[in-house]
Amino acid sequence: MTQNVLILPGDGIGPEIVTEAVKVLETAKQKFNLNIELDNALVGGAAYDEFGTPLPEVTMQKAEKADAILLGAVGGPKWDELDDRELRPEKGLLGLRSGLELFGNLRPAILYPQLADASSLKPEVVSGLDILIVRELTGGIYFGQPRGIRELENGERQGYNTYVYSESEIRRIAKVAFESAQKRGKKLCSVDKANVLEVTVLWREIMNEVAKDYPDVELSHMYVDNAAMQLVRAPKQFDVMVTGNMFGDILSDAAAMLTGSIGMLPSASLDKNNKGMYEPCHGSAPDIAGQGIANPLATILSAAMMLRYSLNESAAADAIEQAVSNVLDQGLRTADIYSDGMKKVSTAEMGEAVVAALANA
Ligand SMILES: NC(=O)c1ccc[n+]([C@@H]2O[C@H](COP(=O)([O-])OP(=O)(O)OC[C@H]3O[C@@H](n4cnc5c(N)ncnc54)[C@H](O)[C@@H]3O)[C@@H](O)[C@H]2O)c1
Ligand SMILES: CC(C)[C@H](C(=O)O)[C@@H](O)C(=O)O
Ligand SMILES: [Mg+2]
Repeated sequence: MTQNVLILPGDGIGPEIVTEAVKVLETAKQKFNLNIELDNALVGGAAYDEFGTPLPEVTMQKAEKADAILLGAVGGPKWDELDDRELRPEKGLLGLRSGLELFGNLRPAILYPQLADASSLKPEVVSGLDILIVRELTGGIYFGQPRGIRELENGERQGYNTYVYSESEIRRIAKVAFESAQKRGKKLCSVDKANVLEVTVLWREIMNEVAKDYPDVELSHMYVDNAAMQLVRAPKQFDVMVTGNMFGDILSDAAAMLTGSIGMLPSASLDKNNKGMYEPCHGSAPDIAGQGIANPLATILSAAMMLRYSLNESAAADAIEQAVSNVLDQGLRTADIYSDGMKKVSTAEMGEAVVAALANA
């Protein structure tokens, strides 16, 4: 049966990095005889410019029908001044996540040994690093109601958001995290702010309750401020971390730098049936867009995750990850992961090198 993959390039460096990931997917398709069909649609600022909305109906319909989605990135200064916040590019991304109920966000931070020099930390602190951040993606303060900016009686304005999680929302992300930990090092650290926020007191309570169903997984709890510090001090103490939407957003960008660059961190956003959207953790990088220097590897690795989690093509996924390792062995580096003695390459050169390594594997 043909599996349909929707490609959403988005904005900024999005189209540049997605072009390379699509080349890699097309190569995998031929090499592994995959029965996949690729389609395209607009999201984010590109969709706003064309349709006046960051998530047009036609994109949502295609996304609903697709077996998996590969997205570049959305947003940029061009749209930051839009008065109606609902029309901003980021709303297109959030609309896809919540509309498709992609609550389980997996963000693996793995240090390729070849990039030990590029990591922000000393080699002995990061060598062998392999962490999985499980981020709740469709709830928490990102989606809680009420929200907005209101006028107070004294005439000044007040901005407000609401941080809420229901028991069922916590339970379902807990299950994703415990099951992930079972398949890995069997250690799960739940990150919260239960010393201050009631919503995370409940989070901690439910984590403890769900833990009873996974006696082989060792559960610990950590406050988010300490977790940020520990990620930078001694990241290898972690195996799987689970946390809410906003803390996960922040901690995953911090974890990215341990792997050498935000351009190395892929992600999967899954619903309860493992249908998913795959995207690099980074944004549209307006500061380097159009220069052909962005690192496409996080997007290429996201395509590998897509083959593994949603399309059941793990041999092709393994081969893409091996091809990425091979190009790093060859000394090829985009500017963000460059170090002395390596060969600096463009976005397209990096993509083509992965294609060649995959084709010759
Ligand atoms: N998933 C997404 O679509 C997503 C994620 C984060 C931010 N954004 C949006 O992107 C825009 C820019 O946000 P930002 O600047 O805070 O974050 P960003 O991740 O776009 O960029 C942060 C820094 O990392 C660098 N960088 C990011 N990706 C890179 C890559 N592949 N290769 C090399 N360097 C890379 C950028 O050049 C920049 O210096 C905003 O509109 C934001 O809302 C979108
Ligand atoms: C662009 C933005 C809405 C998004 C988020 O905050 O989730 C991004 O930072 C991410 O990490 O995917
Ligand atoms: Mg982010």
